[in-house]
Amino acid sequence: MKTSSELRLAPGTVITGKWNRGRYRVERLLGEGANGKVYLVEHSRRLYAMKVGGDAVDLQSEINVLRSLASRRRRTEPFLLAVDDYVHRDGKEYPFYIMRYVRGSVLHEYLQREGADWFPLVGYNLLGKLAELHEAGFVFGDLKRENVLVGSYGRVELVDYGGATAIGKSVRQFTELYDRGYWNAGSRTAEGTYDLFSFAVLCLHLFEGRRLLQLTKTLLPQNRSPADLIRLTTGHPALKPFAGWLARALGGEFASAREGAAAWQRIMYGGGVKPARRRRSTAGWAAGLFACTMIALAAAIVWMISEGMLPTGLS
Ligand SMILES: Nc1ncnc2c1ncn2[C@@H]1O[C@H](COP(=O)(O)OP(=O)(O)OP(=O)(O)O)[C@@H](O)[C@H]1O
Repeated sequence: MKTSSELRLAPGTVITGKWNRGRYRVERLLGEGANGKVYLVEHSRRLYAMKVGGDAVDLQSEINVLRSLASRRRRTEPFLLAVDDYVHRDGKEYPFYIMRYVRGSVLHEYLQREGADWFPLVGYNLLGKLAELHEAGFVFGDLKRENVLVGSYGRVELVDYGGATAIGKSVRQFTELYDRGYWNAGSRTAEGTYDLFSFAVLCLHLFEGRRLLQLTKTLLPQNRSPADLIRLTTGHPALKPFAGWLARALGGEFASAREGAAAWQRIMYGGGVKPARRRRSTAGWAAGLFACTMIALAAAIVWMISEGMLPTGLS
């Protein structure tokens, strides 16, 4: 097997799986990272995402996690759809897998576009995803803004299971800023509280990014502590209602992500949190205004005709 970094698939390229003979037409590159490249592909007139692995072992461990999740989510459309190898015309082989294409934006872009009102619901949905993963026996490990895609109405999907680790083992892959070891807040053992800590840092990164990054520059490694993070939880109006929740997550106080999600939901419905509303575009407003004007005009014409103020014909 070769690494995918050498492989560039141009739009229009057709990939045929060596084992299952599935044919996938490359539309475009969706993204790339340390573990491989992700392409948008078309198969049987539907769109999917194809990850071509950088390293067969890393890709296999992602596949194992996705398979284990698929066996639990029998009632929903599976995320992992096919696993195969691609043989390039020069004879090199590249492992790949096909997953559901998530039409969405990375978390911070979604909130910038749709507004911070969506944060409580998106946060709740993300906690649900983490709880589901933990209940399947894994922690996500590398939770960060880029690995959370948000689709319509705040639906959340985690992508990049390269850091997912069986509970009890040492977290395989993480990003320093989100790592509780970096903040002297606990070990790198894969347990639910590890992801909840990263989730809390993710919330801070969304709304207090500048102050958070400032801390990483000014504090000496031995002086970093969760208390510094807790101080950031009360500054921004979007975070304020959740300040107590965030402090508990940073302190490792939730027994599970499910418990954390339930506590988050109580805050959402306990008042003080604005419900999410879809932003209407300018075009939407203009169309609405135009329709109202037309209805008013039509009503006026009908009234004038009925009052004999307008001729009804040429007879
Ligand atoms: N199922 C999907 N649907 C839509 N876009 C996706 C999907 N999976 C991945 N992407 C896009 O591709 C990007 C790279 O994917 P991914 O994070 O899995 O690669 P990686 O090599 O593991 O990255 P990293 O270096 O962060 O570990 C993602 O940030 C996302 O924008």
